Amino acid sequence: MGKKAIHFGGGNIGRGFVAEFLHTAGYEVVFVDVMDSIINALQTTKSYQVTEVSEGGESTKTITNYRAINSKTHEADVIQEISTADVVTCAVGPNILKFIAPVIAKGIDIRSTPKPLAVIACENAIGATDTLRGFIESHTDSERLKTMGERAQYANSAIDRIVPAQDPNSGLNVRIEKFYEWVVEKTPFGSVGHPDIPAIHWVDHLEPYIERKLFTVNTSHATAAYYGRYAGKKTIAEAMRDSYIRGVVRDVLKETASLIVDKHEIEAQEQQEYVETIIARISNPYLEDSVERVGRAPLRKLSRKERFIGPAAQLAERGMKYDSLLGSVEMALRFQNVDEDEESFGLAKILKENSPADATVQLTGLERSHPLFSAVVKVVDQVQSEAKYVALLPAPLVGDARSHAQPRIC
Ligand SMILES: NC(=O)c1ccc[n+]([C@@H]2O[C@H](COP(=O)([O-])OP(=O)(O)OC[C@H]3O[C@@H](n4cnc5c(N)ncnc54)[C@H](O)[C@@H]3O)[C@@H](O)[C@H]2O)c1
Ligand SMILES: O=P(O)(O)OC[C@@H](O)[C@@H](O)[C@H](O)[C@H](O)CO
Repeated sequence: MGKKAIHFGGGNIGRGFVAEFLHTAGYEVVFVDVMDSIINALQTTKSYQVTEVSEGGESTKTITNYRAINSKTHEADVIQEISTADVVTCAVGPNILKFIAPVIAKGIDIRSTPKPLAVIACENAIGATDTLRGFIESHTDSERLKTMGERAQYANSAIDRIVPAQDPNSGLNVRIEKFYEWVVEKTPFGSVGHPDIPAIHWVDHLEPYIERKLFTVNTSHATAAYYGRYAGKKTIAEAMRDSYIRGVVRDVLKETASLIVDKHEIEAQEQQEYVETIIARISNPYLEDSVERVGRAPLRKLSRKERFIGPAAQLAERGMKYDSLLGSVEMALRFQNVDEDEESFGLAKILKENSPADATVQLTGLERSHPLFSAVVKVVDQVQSEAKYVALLPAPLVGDARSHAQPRIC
């Protein structure tokens, strides 16, 4: 029998990255999603195309050999597929891991194949597979947990490829950047050996890779998104063409680079080259990546281990500079009440209903005694005060006040 991978999340990165490389590695891919339109499209087509867009032109690959199951309506089928699969991957968003865990737990529990299932979560989050594993274990009988290692092995990963929101008329086809990086821990596979997926860079220690990626790619991307949206830019490339925003992004990256070089065994020169590559990637004019997609889910992005507070907290602990990161936090706090972004409404509510210190605790998870805490409280206070000031103005003046409340944008 051929190799089989079950992939949760037939969205942008699912179709445009994970499935592409599983397909190239010879796996049949079974997509699992809850969105009827995606499942129907995957069930009624035999192929879709992934097109890399860059200065050098376009290059297209055709993806075939897939099936799709809707886990909302066909959970039992998903369980059966997992019981006989080689690999389970997911790209659903870190907040969704708890929802896909129960079905994965059931599939793992009924496995009788000699080789354990390889579980690799492909999310932008530190330790996403560990998080998924925690949820899977909480849905597994305690007696069965003792032998879990015979049925499943779990490896964390860092995944990097910019896949913007796609044209709604493009069906399943995906337009993406050429660059990609997929780094996965190899130690959890022990003597069984890791799955044979040539696109993966297997490493012993993932932390330097995931921190370098999250605190360079995603910190700069989100900084451009939040500053860009505030300045009325539509896309990240447009924001990066603004010399002020590009300068801010560079300042932020100087701070995260100082952490990466100080903490991990990465040479300053190597990190600088990485930074230049990332700046070129996020400035790519061929990717129509909206500031709303990149800024999405601000509560997640402002949380303790994430792209702003994560590096700023570690810099503060080391007595190093983090002021530019605070500017990004300030702009992220202004990403409120954005259409179709539930978290942006949650952010507005938290800021409205809490004192600066309480809002800081709720949003960032920072301990009140942490060396970064009081600096973030000041930024929260600043954004809350602006909202109160604008709320007091008569309606015709509100737009005017907003246009003046942009101290960091030239
Ligand atoms: N787009 C990128 O550039 C990129 C790059 C690297 C990593 N990532 C990460 O990949 C993950 C997915 O991002 P995306 O951009 O592909 O998002 P997306 O919204 O395009 O895709 C997410 C998919 O998950 C599906 N889903 C939601 N709940 C589900 C459930 N309970 N079961 C099964 N499927 C479910 C959605 O229907 C959707 O199809 C995120 O963690 C993101 O940070 C994205
Ligand atoms: O997916 P998020 O919401 O964590 O972050 C938005 C983008 O920064 C992200 O999707 C990047 O495009 C991706 O991480 C590039 O590898």
